[in-house]
Amino acid sequence: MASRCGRRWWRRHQGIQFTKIPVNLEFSVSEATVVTELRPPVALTIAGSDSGGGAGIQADLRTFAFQRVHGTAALTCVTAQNTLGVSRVDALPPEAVAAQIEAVVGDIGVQGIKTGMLLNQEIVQEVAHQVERLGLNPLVVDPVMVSRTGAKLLAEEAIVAIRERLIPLAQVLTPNRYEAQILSGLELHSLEDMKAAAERIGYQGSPAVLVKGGGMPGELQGVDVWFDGQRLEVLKTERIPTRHTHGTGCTLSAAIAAQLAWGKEPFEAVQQAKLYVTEALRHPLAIGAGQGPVGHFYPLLG
Ligand SMILES: Nc1ncnc2c1ncn2[C@@H]1O[C@H](COP(=O)(O)OP(=O)(O)O)[C@@H](O)[C@H]1O
Ligand SMILES: Cc1ncc(COP(=O)(O)OP(=O)(O)O)c(N)n1
Repeated sequence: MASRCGRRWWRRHQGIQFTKIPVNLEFSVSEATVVTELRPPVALTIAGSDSGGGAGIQADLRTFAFQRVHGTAALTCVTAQNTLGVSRVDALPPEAVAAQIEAVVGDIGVQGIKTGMLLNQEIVQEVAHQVERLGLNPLVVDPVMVSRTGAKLLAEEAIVAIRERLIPLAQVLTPNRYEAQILSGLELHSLEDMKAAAERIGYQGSPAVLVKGGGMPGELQGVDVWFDGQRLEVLKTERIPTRHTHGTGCTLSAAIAAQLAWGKEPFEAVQQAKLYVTEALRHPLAIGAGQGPVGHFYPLLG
């Protein structure tokens, strides 16, 4: 409670009008008061924190909310990050990651899961173990390795664990250009290269792969390639001319997980998610001195 002197100071300096609030307010709830209990689908993100709020857990939870899904989170690491880059990363112990997953799944239950930045081999292995043990699905694996600003987000030795332990458990895998090159062993310069990489990664054992084009040259920036063992599809939107693309990959994979939590089929989930990320890119946040985040809350803009 502010002191009298404090209140006078505040009034003088801010010119704010104060309304006298009656003491002993009696609240009465009429019988007509309606409480609407909701039972939304629940999604879980297993990812890192981005202090700048553009990617990672922060982007995932906002995306879940705009897909009308309740978002839960298991934090893997904490990054000190802004629009200019990553200055520090602190890992959580794998047991702490496991405990968060267990806490959410054991009580609330989840209908859609995504993994993002897993940082090191121990965390990748623990997450894969929990996914298997708890039978978590449908699972979207965003194999986060390097940010667009060039920061290394995954230890070298963890790539093998992602490939061998986690990818086989995924319903949808969403590598960007750089990650698709590592997983396929191919160089990606053209649409044909993206298709070849999607097929090669798919045949390595992931049910469905979406090779994302944000890191490709020119118009390919709005183009993604889908391969699910049978269908090879090109998902194309126009290239959005903005440098504020931070968090596109996190947003896309979170939106896919949310759509899967709603019961959508994987390809339809991907189509819906791409619409969301494209509109978010069309309303980017020009904050900070570098690469700002996509605008998750564009649906509120009217
Ligand atoms: N400039 C852009 N214009 C249109 N779509 C884009 C653009 N940049 C990225 N995307 C889309 O954003 C999604 C995430 O892709 P990408 O940026 O490659 O992922 P990541 O953030 O993991 O590198 C994809 O659907 C991609 O096509
Ligand atoms: C904590 C954290 N997680 C993931 C990323 C990478 O974000 P992403 O959306 O894949 O892509 P860019 O921001 O690199 O375009 C991150 N930077 N931090």
